[in-house]
Amino acid sequence: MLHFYACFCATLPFIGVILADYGSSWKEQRRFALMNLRNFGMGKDSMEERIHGEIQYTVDTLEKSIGKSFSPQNMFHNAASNIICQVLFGKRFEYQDETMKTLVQCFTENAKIANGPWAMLYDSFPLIRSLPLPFRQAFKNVEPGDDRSSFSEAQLTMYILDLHFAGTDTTSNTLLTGFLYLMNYPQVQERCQQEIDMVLEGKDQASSEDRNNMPYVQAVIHEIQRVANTVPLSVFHCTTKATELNGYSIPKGTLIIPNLTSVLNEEGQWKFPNEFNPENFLNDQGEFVKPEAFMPFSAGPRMCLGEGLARMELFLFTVTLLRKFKFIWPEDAGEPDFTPVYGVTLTPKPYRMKVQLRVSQKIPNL
Ligand code: HEM
Repeated sequence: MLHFYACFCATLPFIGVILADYGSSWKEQRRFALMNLRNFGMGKDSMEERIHGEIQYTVDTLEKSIGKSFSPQNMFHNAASNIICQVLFGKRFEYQDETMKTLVQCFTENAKIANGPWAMLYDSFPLIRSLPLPFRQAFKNVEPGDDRSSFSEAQLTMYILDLHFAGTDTTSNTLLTGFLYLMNYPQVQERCQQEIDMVLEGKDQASSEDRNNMPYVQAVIHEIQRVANTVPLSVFHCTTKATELNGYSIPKGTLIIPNLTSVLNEEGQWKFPNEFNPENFLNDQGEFVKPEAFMPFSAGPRMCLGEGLARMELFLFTVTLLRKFKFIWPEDAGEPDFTPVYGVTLTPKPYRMKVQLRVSQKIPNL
């Protein structure tokens, strides 16, 4: 079966990193990205400072919304986009910047088109592929230039788009899912806040190292990632040689679709596979444990290149915002709907939130 994804690859051979074929060009580009992301601060204190800088804009947005019911969608997309922009371009963009608005809209649009019903029709009926139907928009959103060598202007452009997309839609949708659950499980929210208050007492701000002293918060963030299931079918790959698996022969070049949804909900791997329950990541002593089946970033040589950055963002955003605000499901919002909108990334259905300043916080300068 030739899938829409594969057609994406066929249109953009060797371009970027996410959809690049496994081979020397991908290896070269992955090494290049990791080296540069490290040089520009991924995994270092300077990255924490950039993340905290961006969180301050989120805090300002929330402070202006105190007591009102508002939609947090753009707020989290913009924040995640700006963090990766600071690595890629050395600057952040105002949330009203037109280029940024267009880019983020293209990302969210493509994340839905690429696994949506039009992509399935594209896969099933080759005759319709050249027709001006909605799937054409996805190709238009990522049109490359002409130069296609491993290090070229077109490659660099696509690379930046890949990192920007991969670093925006994933983290923001995880945060959106997280706050949807935290509002609807107030006892979980409060227990996080107690732990945060205790561990950060007298400190200006959280740092990644505080994770080690916050087993409950760690468990909650991991449980959020498990239920958010942000990249349900990971990224499609091909077998590079003929392979045997559980008695099945898989020829070289077969399209492989990893099913992360299955592993994140697998009966027998989780204490509570079908409910939101941080106990999935706590042992009897209340210590944080990470089961093997936790793989929202996938596994193997192609696993997420931004895991370290994503984990830092999820921790610092969750802790800083929960320390300062109480998140409330608005009275007139009706029953929460946890069913996600399907795409390459899962997105919670649009929802509204309310915030209150917390009174019990002991934060010197925030
Ligand atoms: C919660 C946030 C995130 C999740 C759940 C996530 C998940 C994933 C998954 C499942 C893959 C596919 C791995 C595979 O093909 O086996 C992937 C690939 C990738 N991710 Fe992430 N990701 C996140 C954040 C980020 C961030 C912040 C960046 C930015 C630096 C990033 C950059 C990438 C890149 C470049 C790839 C392609 C790697 C390759 O093919 O070699 N991701 N991610």
